[in-house]
Amino acid sequence: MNLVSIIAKPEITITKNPYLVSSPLLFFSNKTKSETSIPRVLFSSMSYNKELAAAKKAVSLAARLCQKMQKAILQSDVQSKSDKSPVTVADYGSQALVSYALQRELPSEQFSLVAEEDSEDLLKDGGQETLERITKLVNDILASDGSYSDCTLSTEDIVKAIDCGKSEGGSRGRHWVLDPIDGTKGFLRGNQYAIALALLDEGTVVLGVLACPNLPLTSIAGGSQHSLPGEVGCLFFSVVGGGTYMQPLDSSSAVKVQVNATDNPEEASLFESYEAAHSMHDLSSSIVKKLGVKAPPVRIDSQAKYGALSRGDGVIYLRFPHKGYREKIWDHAAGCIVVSGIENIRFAYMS
Ligand SMILES: Nc1ncnc2c1ncn2[C@@H]1O[C@H](COP(=O)(O)O)[C@@H](OP(=O)(O)O)[C@H]1O
Ligand SMILES: [Mg+2]
Ligand SMILES: [Mg+2]
Ligand SMILES: [Mg+2]
Repeated sequence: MNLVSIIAKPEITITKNPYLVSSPLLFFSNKTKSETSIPRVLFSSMSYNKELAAAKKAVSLAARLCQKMQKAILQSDVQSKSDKSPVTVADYGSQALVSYALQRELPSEQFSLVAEEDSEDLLKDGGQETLERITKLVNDILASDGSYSDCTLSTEDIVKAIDCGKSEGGSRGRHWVLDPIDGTKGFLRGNQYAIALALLDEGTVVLGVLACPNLPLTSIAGGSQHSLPGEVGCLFFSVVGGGTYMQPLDSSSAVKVQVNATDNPEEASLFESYEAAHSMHDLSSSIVKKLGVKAPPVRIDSQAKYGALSRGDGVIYLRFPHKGYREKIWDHAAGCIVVSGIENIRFAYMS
């Protein structure tokens, strides 16, 4: 068996509601009996050069904001959403920055963004102070970068930029898909998180950029997330048909990545969410048992798992949501193409 990586639900279909609708898939790096080829013939990577440059700039600015905030987060910067999940000033700031930067970088294109956050809670009584803090944070990042120095954003501009993310998407035309901080719980713990941005074209993910500010540049195989200062911060990107690359967040020298080529299931280490409630599933346990995996799992938050999988730090990523939970496209779109975009990778449906 030439097992390389397994991912549950990476096939993104955008519907009126931004949920994933697909059956689980297996990824194999080498030919297997049940392989199917990737339907990437319709799109050329050359068509997305300026979108890729804009996406990389937008997520890099957002990563800078998140790095600054992770060190200085206050209790008052964290709120609870209606589903009890956390949201912070950094989630809002990151979404505002990505939305604003994409529109500035691609002024002639029609802009549609499907993103996780909205301004509803910021506009309620008591939200003004938080909104002002986000506005200052975004302006500080833009000023220190020297980008778009022609304007300082107002609180209204920030609300507008965040709420551009209310697009319903759809299978026609182009839509950006953004998770401004994926793994907010990891972000708050000081652990892994990602800024995840993808582009859908006619319902297909054609481009993905994944900034992982705390991911070491070297392998985390064996579960080690520790590294010396200066060695963390990865930017993964992939354009359909063009392979997957990784570069340090603070440099532009990219290297092509390749998945782990092990064919020994005993060594096939598994990525798991740090949050046990997101990952522990009877089906995962029985697959791992049947494969005879002996390698210890690597437990990290967020789509950093897809980045680490794409460069071979581990071999398997299973994600079977518990009953009643519906996956959202922003939790997988960018990570999905970072793995599926790798050249010579093969797909196989799990039976
Ligand atoms: N019960 C659940 N099952 C699966 N995913 C869940 C979940 N509850 C929340 N999530 C999603 O899991 C994401 C984090 O992924 P991971 O578990 O890989 O770190 C969260 O993204 P946000 O942090 O952007 O809200 C959230 O959308
Ligand atoms: Mg969230
Ligand atoms: Mg998320
Ligand atoms: Mg998020």
